[in-house]
Order: sequence, then C-alpha cells, then structure tokens
Amino acid sequence: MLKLNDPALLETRAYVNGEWIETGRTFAVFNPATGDKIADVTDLGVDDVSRAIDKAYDARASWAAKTGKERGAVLRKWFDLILENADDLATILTAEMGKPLAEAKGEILYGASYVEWFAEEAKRIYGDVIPGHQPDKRIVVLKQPVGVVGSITPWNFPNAMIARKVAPALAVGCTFVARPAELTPLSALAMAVLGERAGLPQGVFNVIPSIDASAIGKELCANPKVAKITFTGSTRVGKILMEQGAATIKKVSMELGGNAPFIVFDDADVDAAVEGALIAKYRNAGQTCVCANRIYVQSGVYKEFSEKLSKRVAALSVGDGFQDGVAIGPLINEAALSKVEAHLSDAIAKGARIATGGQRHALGGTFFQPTVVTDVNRSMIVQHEETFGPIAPLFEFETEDEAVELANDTEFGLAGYFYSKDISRVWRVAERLETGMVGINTGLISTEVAPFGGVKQSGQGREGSKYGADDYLELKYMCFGEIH
Ligand SMILES: NC(=O)c1ccc[n+]([C@@H]2O[C@H](COP(=O)([O-])OP(=O)(O)OC[C@H]3O[C@@H](n4cnc5c(N)ncnc54)[C@H](O)[C@@H]3O)[C@@H](O)[C@H]2O)c1
Ligand SMILES: O=C[C@H](O)CS(=O)(=O)O
Repeated sequence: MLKLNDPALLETRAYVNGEWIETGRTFAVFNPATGDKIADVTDLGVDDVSRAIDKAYDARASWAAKTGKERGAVLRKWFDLILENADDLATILTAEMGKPLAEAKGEILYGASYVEWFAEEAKRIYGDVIPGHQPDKRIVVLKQPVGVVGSITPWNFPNAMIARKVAPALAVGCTFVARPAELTPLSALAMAVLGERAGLPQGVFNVIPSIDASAIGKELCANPKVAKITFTGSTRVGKILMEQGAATIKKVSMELGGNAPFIVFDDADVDAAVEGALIAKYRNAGQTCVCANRIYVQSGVYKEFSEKLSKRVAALSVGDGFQDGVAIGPLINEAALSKVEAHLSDAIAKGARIATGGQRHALGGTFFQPTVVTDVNRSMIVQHEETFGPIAPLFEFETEDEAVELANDTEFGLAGYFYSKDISRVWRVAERLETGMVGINTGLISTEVAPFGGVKQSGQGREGSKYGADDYLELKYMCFGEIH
C-alpha cells in the first residue's frame, strides 16, 4: 500500500459530472519496478464515456459564462492544492510510472506550472477591434471557447501531459473529458480529487479511465458534441485519431513522437555538452518525447566527448524510483525493453560498438543499463526511429552542413539540441533545424512560458506560453453596419 499523507488521493473510481462512479468492471495498475499491483481502477465503456461527454456538453454554457477572473481563481486554487499535495502526487506517479521520485516531484511542479500560468492567462483572452472597411462599419473579433475537449494522454508524464491541456482548456471556458493512459490512470484521478476540492463545477473536468483505448478514442472522435481532440502520444496513434476525427471535422492538437538530434560542434564546451546530453538523453530513462535520440559529435571532439559521456553514464545508478539516489528507473513494460534491445542489436550488427552498458540490468524486470554506443551511422534504425530508452548513439561528423543534413533526415521534428560557442553558427544551425523547439547549449528546454510542440510528423499546435490558449479558442468576427 502506498504511504500517502492523504490516502484519499489514491482514487480508483472514474470522475464524471462531479461524481465518483464505478461500473463493476476494473483493470489493474502495476508498479513497473516491482510488478506489484497498486490498484484496480474502474473501467469505463463507450456508453459511460458518451454520458461523460453529454455532461461536459451540458456544463459548457455556465462555465464559459463565468468571467476569466472567476475561472482563473478556481485554477489558482487547484494549483495551490497541487503544490500542497505534491509529495503524495509524486509518490502515486512513481508507483505507477516508475520514474525516480525526484523526477516525479519535478513533473508535478512542471504540470502545476501550467495550471498557474493559465490561471493568469484566463483574464487575458483578448479579442480585437479592427478599423471598418466602410464608413458605417465597425468590426470586432471575439475569442470564444471551442466547447467540449476530448483528451488522450500517454503514460510517460501522467500528470503534466494532462495539466498542459486541461489548464488552457478550462481557462478559456472549455469543458474537458480526459482519458489517461491505462498504464498510469492514478495520477489523473488524483488531479480530479484536487480539482473537485478546488471548486471545479460538475461536468467541467471529467476523468474516464478505460482499458479499451481504441473504442474510447473512436467515441471521442466520432461524438459530435466533442469539438476538439487534444492528443499526446505516438505519431502512429495521432494519425489514427486525426483520421477518425475527420468525419466530424474535429479540431486537433497533436503532440506526437520525436527523434531529437543532439549536435556537439568542435567549438562547444565539451563538459557542458556532456551535462546537457545526460539530461537530454537519460531523463525518465530516455522515455520522453524530447529525448536526444541521436547524438552527432564533430570529429575534433568526438573522442573526448564519448569518453567523458561514457564515464558519467557508467556511474548512473539504476533501481526502484523510490530508492534514494536512483537516476534510472525501469522501462514502462517489456515491449519498451524489447524495442530498446532491437535498436541496440541492429546498431551492433551494422558496426556500432558498446562504450558502456548494453545489457538488461542485473535487477531484472524491465531495468536496462544506461548505454552509450559509438561508431553509429545513418543506416541504423536509431537514425530514423524513436528508441524511447536509455541508449545514446554517437555519430561522428566532419562539417556543419553534414550535421544539419543528418539532423533533419527524419520524419519527426519536435526538439533538437546543439552546443556551440560561435554565435553565427548558433543562428545558422538554429534556423536550419526542422524542429518546433531548439535547445542551444542546454539539454532541458521544457517550460510553461514557452510554446511546446513540433513540426513535420511530430504534431500540430502548441502547449504553454501566450500561444497555448489559441488551440482552445475560436475567432468570431462581428461586423456592425449602419453606424452613422
Ligand atoms: N510530443 C509530446 O509532447 C509527447 C509527450 C509524451 C509522449 N509523446 C510520445 O508518445 C509516445 C509514447 O507514449 P505512448 O506509448 O503512451 O504512446 P501511444 O500513442 O501508444 O499511446 C498514447 C495514448 O493513446 C492511447 N491509445 C493507443 N492506441 C489508441 C487508439 N487506437 N485510439 C485512441 N487512443 C489510443 C494509449 O492508451 C495512451 O493513452 C512516444 O512516441 C512519445 O514520443 C509525445
Ligand atoms: O515526453 C513528453 C514531455 O513533453 C517531456 S517534457 O517534460 O515536456 O520535456
């Protein structure tokens, strides 16, 4: 049993229309570090979800009719409660997802930062007054909430990926139906417990745990009462949802797969680049969408960088996320582990060499040694596919043009990173990288104040920042005639 200050935060029922409901059907949630069952969570079916959508639809008008200041005040209270209960939320998150407790706490604070940010933005959803095109015309542009938002999120950030969506949606007056990943529903349900305490009116925020992702996704995409689908997950599933939503012209926000290049130029601060690579590659055991998936190192510093990185990686501690000092937790499941092994064996078969790691960890289960691989080339799978594990493949390059061409040789375009002290090179490379986000001399770029999102097949839309509310708003143009 989890040791919580407030055991009520370990909620296993669904949250619909301000009520905690059970269906008599459940699915189990397991701790990936131990394999132990944490809880049995209520499983909602399509009919249950359709009812949740109805309740969210019914709640739209009254929630949108509140002032931005009123909605912001409720979000601010939610933010305060999340902070007050951050330790418990982090414990729940580590238990169901496996990341080290310190990272889980960081995620809770990161997710909360979006609630705080949009509690403030709620008061600033400004429209426009446009000079009339004729003497008697006056033109006004309103920004209005799109309506009911259906949300589907992944297991790797089970708190922050919902917070990054629900905060702007509620801030502008939308209502929200959240389907968390079946592997990690408890964090979402704990958010609902606190949202209820914060005063979110019934029907405004609904959490619909379910084991049948496909069936629930189809309902969210097909139901005409749902105005928008906001999704974070793989590009594969994002394409399915976009296709399914087309029948009702669903608005979509897509935060999809990544394949981030991490480039180290000869003029880089190599020690700083090693530190940046450690966080960009091994955060969440490499299970983040913005993880460095490919590391390109210019020939002049290749040996120094690979030796220094390998030494640091070999010292990373692997274990249960609840253990002090653990840096690398378990992968989420056996399928994730198999993918890591497949990428690694492909690289080795094509000539790559293991500098450190390369094996399943002695702890067994889904623990894997943090790994550095050298002599990697573009024929290997890691060039084109997202590994989503603690593997750092090092490619050597000669010229800037070669590095940029390699970096852009992917269907993905979420994040990219590079280290250089040459300001002209910084601008050249940053402008040429085909990504939505670029880290320059840093390996950690995610913040609520900046627009998070990708290009190419990494998605559409942006989350966070002054741009983040736009995805949940419609423009209405009003033309006033006969003004004399
Ligand atoms: N761009 C971002 O912000 C971001 C953030 C986190 C993760 N990701 C990406 O997500 C992937 C890892 O997460 P994942 O394995 O959970 O991804 P996934 O796409 O397999 O699953 C994401 C969510 O979609 C659900 N789902 C699966 N199939 C579905 C279907 N047919 N219809 C409706 N829902 C369905 C899953 O149950 C889960 O809740 C990686 O590709 C990663 O890059 C992107
Ligand atoms: O993996 C998905 C998250 O978006 C990563 S981050 O915490 O936002 O960097």
